[in-house]
Amino acid sequence: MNNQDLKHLKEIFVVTAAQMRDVESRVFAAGMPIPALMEKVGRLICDRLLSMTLKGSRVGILAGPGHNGGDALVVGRELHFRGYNVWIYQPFGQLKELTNQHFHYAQSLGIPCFSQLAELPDCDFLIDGLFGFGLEREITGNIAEAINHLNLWNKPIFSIDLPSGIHTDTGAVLGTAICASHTFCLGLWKQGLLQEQAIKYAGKTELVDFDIPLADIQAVLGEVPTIKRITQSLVINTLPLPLSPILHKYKSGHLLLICGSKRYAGGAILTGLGARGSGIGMLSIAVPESIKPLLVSHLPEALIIGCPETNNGAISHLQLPGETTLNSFTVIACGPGLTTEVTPIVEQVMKSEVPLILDADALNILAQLGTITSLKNRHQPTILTPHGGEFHRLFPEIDITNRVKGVQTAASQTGAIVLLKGARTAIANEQGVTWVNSESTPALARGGSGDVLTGLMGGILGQVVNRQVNMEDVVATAVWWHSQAGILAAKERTELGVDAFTLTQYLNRVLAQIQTDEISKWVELNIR
Ligand SMILES: NC(=O)C1=CN([C@@H]2O[C@H](COP(=O)(O)OP(=O)(O)OC[C@H]3O[C@@H](n4cnc5c(N)ncnc54)[C@H](O)[C@@H]3O)[C@@H](O)[C@H]2O)[C@@H](O)CC1
Ligand SMILES: [K+]
Repeated sequence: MNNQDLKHLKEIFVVTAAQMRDVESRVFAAGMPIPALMEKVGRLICDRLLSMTLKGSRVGILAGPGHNGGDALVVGRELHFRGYNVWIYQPFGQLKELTNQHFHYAQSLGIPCFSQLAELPDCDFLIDGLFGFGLEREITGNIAEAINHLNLWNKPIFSIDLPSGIHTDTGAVLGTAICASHTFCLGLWKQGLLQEQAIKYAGKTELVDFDIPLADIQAVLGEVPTIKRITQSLVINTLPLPLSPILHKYKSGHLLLICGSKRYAGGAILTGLGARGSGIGMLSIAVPESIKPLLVSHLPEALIIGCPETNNGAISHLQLPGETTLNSFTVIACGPGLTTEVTPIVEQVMKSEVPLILDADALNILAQLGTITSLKNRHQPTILTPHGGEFHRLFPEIDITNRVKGVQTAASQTGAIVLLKGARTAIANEQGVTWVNSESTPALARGGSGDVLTGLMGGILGQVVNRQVNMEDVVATAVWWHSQAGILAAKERTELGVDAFTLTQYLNRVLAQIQTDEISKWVELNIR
């Protein structure tokens, strides 16, 4: 594996504090000296800082008692030698030996050190090395006060490994926490940084790779890790590209969307446009008869199936054309805009023998039915895509403070692939294999964005279902594609300019943006 591929692979792994300790112990046991690693890490961070456009030359180093503090002191020393005015705030009576050595050396160089925050001069930016993955209890007393005070300074704070105060695994705030503008996560992604509660503390996050051997990572996390961060390199082989040169439209999947009502016609349009963005070969959309003309005008390429409707304009029962049955389709996605009147339809699709995505109102109906564990009887995969509220209705007993654990429990109870939407969408399968999406944008927190995701996911699934792919990878691919479209749209139009319709117009642009070398890689891997 070349260096670039290895770097990509490392972006996928996610560790807890205990796992990181195990990985490090292996590296140290193999002979890497601890001081040498600290030096290396400190210099990597320093180089990264110098490559950024930093405003001002006055730097405050916040040094804690452990090796996180040691890392910060190395960074401070290096910035001092590069002409920055460095000041150190170090309020602890006792330091770990190595950290203590760096502290004394910094003092010997004449770098001013302070134990009281009030003495620390005004700085242009701060380096936070108070606590890393060794934080084990609530921060209290003068340290907590100092952190709260520093957060009010409104200066850029660069946190090393984690914002001090954030729990490495759960992302919870232990007492109080540094509000970083940027976090340099060291070596491997810490699980806490992928939890929603940490988002507002971590700022912009990036991984600083310090060359941990893959063998040591895999010895602790397994060859295929249980928790994966969704990255471009993880999803690239699941995208429906390249198309086979001898493709026939019926070989490219036939997706059935069951969605919409007189009241929520827009939901059906957006789901259809999301599916269109996936490039699906054949698209059928079952809607109430009265909104059929509307759907035809927006999606002329789709086969719109007008169904009999209730007095309120919801589908009363499915009326598929001719000999067609639910099992004639490659995939079914059901839910957006249906209203909660359509219980028999949800019961009917659950009996189908094809992969099934249940979203929105289909989930609410499933919650009302109280038969969620019956999903285990399905012979084909089921994908549930709730947001927080829908998840709570479906699984009232499952706590989602730790969202990773929450989806894992839900998936194991139902046998379904469960996708919990949010700023850090998490996906798990029955075996507990979990994906977390760490690149997204608040621009997607907008009505209709979920409908687009459902259509897109159905469309991808329809095209790749006959390939040797894991269903869960397809779900992760849809989430990645959807959020990248949101990011791209927000970049060009601001976060306020990403309405759900606009989002659908950016789906294809995400693919077009992927580098040419990636496309040639697909060709190599996917020629069928
Ligand atoms: N050995 C090395 O050179 C490397 C060090 N790294 C750095 O080392 C860090 C982990 O180092 P440590 O294990 O020393 O842990 P930390 O530096 O995160 O902090 C642990 C220290 O803080 C104390 N502490 C914990 N909770 C406290 C609380 N609430 N209030 C007051 N004191 C508290 C502990 O007693 C201990 O002394 C990583 O986060 C990273 O920054 C690695 O990432 C890279 C390799
Ligand atoms: K830190």
